[in-house]
Amino acid sequence: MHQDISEILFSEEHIKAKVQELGKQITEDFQGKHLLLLGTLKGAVPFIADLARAIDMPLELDYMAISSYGNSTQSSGIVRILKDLEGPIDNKHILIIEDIIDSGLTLSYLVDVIRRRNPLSLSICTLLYKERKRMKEVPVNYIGFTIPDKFVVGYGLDYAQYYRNLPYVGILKPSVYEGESEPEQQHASPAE
Ligand SMILES: O=P(O)(O)OC[C@H]1O[C@H](OP(=O)(O)OP(=O)(O)O)[C@H](O)[C@@H]1O
Ligand code: HPA
Ligand SMILES: [Mg+2]
Repeated sequence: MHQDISEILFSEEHIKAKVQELGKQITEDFQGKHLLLLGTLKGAVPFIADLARAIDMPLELDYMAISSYGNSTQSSGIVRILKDLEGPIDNKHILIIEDIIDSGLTLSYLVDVIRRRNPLSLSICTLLYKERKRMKEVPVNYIGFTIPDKFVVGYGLDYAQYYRNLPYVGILKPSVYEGESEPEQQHASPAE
């Protein structure tokens, strides 16, 4: 285990089994429909790559790069779209693939943007759903795991862009980020 991790919440094998389960359910639910998986860069990359291969039907993949955390463990409150979808979606069923729902700000912003484009339907799938009071509530269709209100990294999730390549999801030791300045204001790298 990486020295900056205090506890592994979900091992590689555990995640793999959950992804297979979600893929099977999504395959059943969207059979015969024109499905587009909308992945949120960067955090959802490992999840969408594995999930797409666990869905046994034709589908499209596209991505939006959305950022609000910067180098912080707290949302800046400002959600920015850094890359948009390639084309119209009014003839498609959209399934948003998120790595985590925390404050709810990213997802509620994204849902507003996508709804205005009139997809045939809009559903949401997240690997992790943090138990906390949310700033914005959005109904979620597929949840991998519910997690405690701790800052987690791995399997795509970062702190200051690091740890995304850990194969498991773990709790980051608070000592790594204690003393961080306000969101978007600092540029510290975590301990190696
Ligand atoms: O519910 P929220 O409090 O809005 O948090 C969830 C969002 O925050 C993270 O994105 P981040 O801004 O860190 O961008 P990244 O995916 O590039 O790391 C994460 O990947 C989710 O998209
Ligand atoms: O707990 C978290 N870890 C990493 N990125 C995040 N973005 C929102 N919450 C988190
Ligand atoms: Mg992030």
